[in-house]
Amino acid sequence: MKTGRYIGVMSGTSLDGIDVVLVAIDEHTVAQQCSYCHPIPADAKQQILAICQGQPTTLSTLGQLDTRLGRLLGEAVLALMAQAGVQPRDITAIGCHGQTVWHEPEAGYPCTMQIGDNNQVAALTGITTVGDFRRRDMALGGQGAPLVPGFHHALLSHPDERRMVLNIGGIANLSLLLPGLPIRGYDTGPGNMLMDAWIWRNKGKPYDKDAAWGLSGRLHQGLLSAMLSDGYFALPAPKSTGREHFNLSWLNHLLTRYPSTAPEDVQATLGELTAMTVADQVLLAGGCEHLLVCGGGARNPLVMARLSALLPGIEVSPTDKFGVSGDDMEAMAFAWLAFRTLSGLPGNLPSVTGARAETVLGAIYPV
Ligand SMILES: Nc1ncnc2c1ncn2[C@@H]1O[C@H](COP(=O)(O)OP(=O)(O)OP(=O)(O)O)[C@@H](O)[C@H]1O
Ligand SMILES: CC(=O)N[C@H]1[C@@H]2OC[C@@H](O2)[C@@H](O)[C@@H]1O[C@H](C)C(=O)O
Repeated sequence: MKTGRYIGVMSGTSLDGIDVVLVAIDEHTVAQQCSYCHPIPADAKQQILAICQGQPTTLSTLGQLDTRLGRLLGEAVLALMAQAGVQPRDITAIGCHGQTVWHEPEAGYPCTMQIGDNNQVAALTGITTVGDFRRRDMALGGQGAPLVPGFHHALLSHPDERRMVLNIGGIANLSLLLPGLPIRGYDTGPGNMLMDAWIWRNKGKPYDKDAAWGLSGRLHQGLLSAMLSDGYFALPAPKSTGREHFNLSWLNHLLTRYPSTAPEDVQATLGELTAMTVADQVLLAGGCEHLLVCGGGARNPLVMARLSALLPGIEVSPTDKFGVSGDDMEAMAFAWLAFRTLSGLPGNLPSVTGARAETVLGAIYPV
């Protein structure tokens, strides 16, 4: 097994920054040693958002953004290494997810696209880089996402307790770690993404810090019902989604039915949507003892309070309470996936993604 120190890099759907983490991996543990969040320049963020929402672009724009993000991801790794005081020779490999700009697992020719050229990352850092983690699973008929449930299982499962792990990023995804049953996991729908987009549109803020604005609004039951009627929520797993589906146009379209809704009420209703779509899935899967929450949404008091209220008898708590940093979870997962790739171990779970078989994931960019 290729045990050693790895760097994991994740730039998620929220586009709030590039998460980088240094971990030491051996056969049984993944120990976090240092973490860092690298800023994404505002113009790059706008370009990514435009592509993610299907706005017209050119191959030149996409190609240049791929190179620019590759350099940015490499710079993020170098910044973490400076902070941790480590050299390239200390690191076995980087696991770099890249930036998802398109995810269409149900297309005629299913596709998922992560940009941020890993050749740039390897060249800039002098460290072997593993990337392109999703497409081999898709080539075997899987969704290509989510990939973290295996990592959640490795770190947070319990032999006798029913546990579920919820990541509330731009999209929210739930991992079901139930004793005696195969691991399952899927995207429940929007996490923070619509709340972020709505406050950006109305107040020019990137997110609703501590849900201050959402908590000042009231739930709009009609709007919530309209949102909940979206077909995605009732789809059986395996399933995964993204900005291609849940975006500001989706929300604006529903709002045409309720044009006089106060903006803060829309925000409150979006928080409820995130909590309710998760809670429905937790209950549908038979409930659990612990719902462990990671991702930035674990800091949203509106969503967390509503989750607790909708799930009486279930302890809802941050993964930090169970020894794993909720902010670093995804970046750690990609370090772990790189370790599995270099060790020749499968990284996907057919019970999660629906792929025909387990497989080693990713492409290796050696130095
Ligand atoms: N104090 C806070 N109050 C409310 N929301 C918060 C707070 N801190 C972070 N968030 C939310 O968390 C988001 C960032 O979450 P995270 O970093 O998990 O996203 P991500 O990595 O893009 O996720 P993913 O890849 O899972 O979609 C922010 O955009 C914001 O909506
Ligand atoms: C296509 C894509 O990038 N999907 C992300 C996204 O962000 C959260 C959710 O949607 C999840 O399915 C996935 O990321 C995590 C890391 C995963 O693959 O498990």
